Amino acid sequence: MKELSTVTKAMIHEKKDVFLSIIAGFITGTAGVGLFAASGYLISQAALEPPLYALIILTSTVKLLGLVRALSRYAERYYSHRATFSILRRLRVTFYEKLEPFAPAIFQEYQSGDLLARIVGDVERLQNYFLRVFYPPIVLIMVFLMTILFVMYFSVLIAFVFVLGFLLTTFVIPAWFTVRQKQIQNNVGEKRATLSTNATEFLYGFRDLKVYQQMDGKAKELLGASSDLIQEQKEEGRYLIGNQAVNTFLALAISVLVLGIGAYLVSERHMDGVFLAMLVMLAITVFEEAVPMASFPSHLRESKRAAGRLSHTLQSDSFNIEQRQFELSREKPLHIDVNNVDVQFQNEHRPAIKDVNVTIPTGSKTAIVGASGSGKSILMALLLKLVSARQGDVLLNGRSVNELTEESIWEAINVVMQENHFFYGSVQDNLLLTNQAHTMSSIRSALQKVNLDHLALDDHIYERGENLSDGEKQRLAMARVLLKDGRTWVLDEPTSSLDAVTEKKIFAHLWQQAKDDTIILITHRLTGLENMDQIIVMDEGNVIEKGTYEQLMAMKGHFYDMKQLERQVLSVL
Ligand SMILES: Nc1ncnc2c1ncn2[C@@H]1O[C@H](COP(=O)(O)OP(=O)(O)OP(=O)(O)O)[C@@H](O)[C@H]1O
Repeated sequence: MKELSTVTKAMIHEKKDVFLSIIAGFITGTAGVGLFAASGYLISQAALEPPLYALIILTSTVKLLGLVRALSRYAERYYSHRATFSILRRLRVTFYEKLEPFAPAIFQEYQSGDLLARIVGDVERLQNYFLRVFYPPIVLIMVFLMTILFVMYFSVLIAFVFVLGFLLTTFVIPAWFTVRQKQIQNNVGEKRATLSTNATEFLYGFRDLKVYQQMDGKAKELLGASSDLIQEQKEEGRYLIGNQAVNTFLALAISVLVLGIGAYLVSERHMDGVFLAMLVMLAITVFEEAVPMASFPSHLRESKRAAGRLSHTLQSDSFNIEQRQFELSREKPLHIDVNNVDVQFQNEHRPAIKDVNVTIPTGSKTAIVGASGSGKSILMALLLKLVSARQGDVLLNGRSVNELTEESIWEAINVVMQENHFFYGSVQDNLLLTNQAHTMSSIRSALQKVNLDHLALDDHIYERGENLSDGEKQRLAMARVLLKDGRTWVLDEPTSSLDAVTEKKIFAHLWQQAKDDTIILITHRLTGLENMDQIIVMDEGNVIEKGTYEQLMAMKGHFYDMKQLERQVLSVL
């Protein structure tokens, strides 16, 4: 049950409402049973023509019990739902606060649709823990105990039948159905995850699917996943209803048995016949209370699985919050060591990068080159803690990234990624994402440095920068990073869509602003690398060459071949 510890803790915070729900539930159950028992007794007594005052007392008791039952049912629903919503709110906040700092690394492990479905669905599913798993059995046991004690006063044998019926309807039958339901619930979980992944892909890829006229195929896949889920849910529902039907049937059978035994006891003069109808009504009502127990095991299992999945997301070693206690200073350019690092993505059979060893000294200028897919961006993502190493370690200023808070890393490093996000808003809003403390003139000067001086600061940028060309997006991203005050620069092909003249101008500003800073530049172009302190050449996830431009050219290895090839291509053009 340790997976349920978080939800149990959240429940303890709501102990007042939990307590009130149990008390109100007990009063409802007892009043309901009492109401029907009193009705049975009233009918029998009425046949014996008792004094009028006795009938008035009995009918008043029945009415009073009906009223108490209605009021306490309302109170039970009110307190139990208030407790549930407060528990869910607490869970959402707790879960979000724990998860939020690790969001990029988590996306390495889970597809976003799957993760979203997990968080939303699993937290929702936990509402059943309190409403259907925790307090109803407590109420049920209390009501049954009360009823059995009451029945014992009239007949121990009938009380024994009640105990037997209680054990069967509450434990034995639900347990039998649980075993059969287990596989179906696994299937439902799988189908739900498939559907949410398909739905996310469909939504994100909507435009491309339209352009490539693949909508119909994808829509069919999505509908297929949806009907698979519906099918499994139907099957799950069938088992649940089956269990409830068996429980209801058993409750009726027990009532008939009580009637039979009662009739025998009355005929043998061991019991007064006036109580017979009351005992039968008692049996019918109290076993009605046990019908919802049919869904208890499946709700318990589902709650455990949901809580387990939620805590699993947080417990992965790479998200170990305890270790992250150190802050990285952004005053000083970083010294970076990558030691024997392997990165392998989930469900991939080969590592994306393997046994990588790289040292990037403070204030040095490093270029990372290599064919597409050779692992350059993964290396950069490692430094930024956007992916985590399966093996080996990355040290920033001598401290493992695992011990550093993500915020301090992201603050210390000025990053331009291959694809940069722009938000709906003005040019100024998008530039000030990095640091709000810039003057208008420094923002304009950043725009000038990247040849975007034709943009006004209040010009509109559409969602995801849709009204900008690829080159403009790259230049805006460069302007944004030029406004950051980190002393380490990680630039992943920041000028790949730009013409050579603009590229040269931007780099001239960059080298001037960052002359003492650590710079890592990922690039496909091999021109302008002569002044780099080191060039790292990657191929198929390995670092295959390292050195200055002269050293690599003298080596006549992979870099030399790439350079020759580039020269040939340029001469043809
Ligand atoms: N999220 C991911 N899941 C699985 N594999 C991935 C993921 N991201 C990258 N890879 C794999 O890792 C390898 C290296 O990718 P990376 O993006 O580092 O290449 P790159 O050298 O930057 O390429 P490019 O120059 O085209 O940007 C590739 O084989 C890629 O398929």
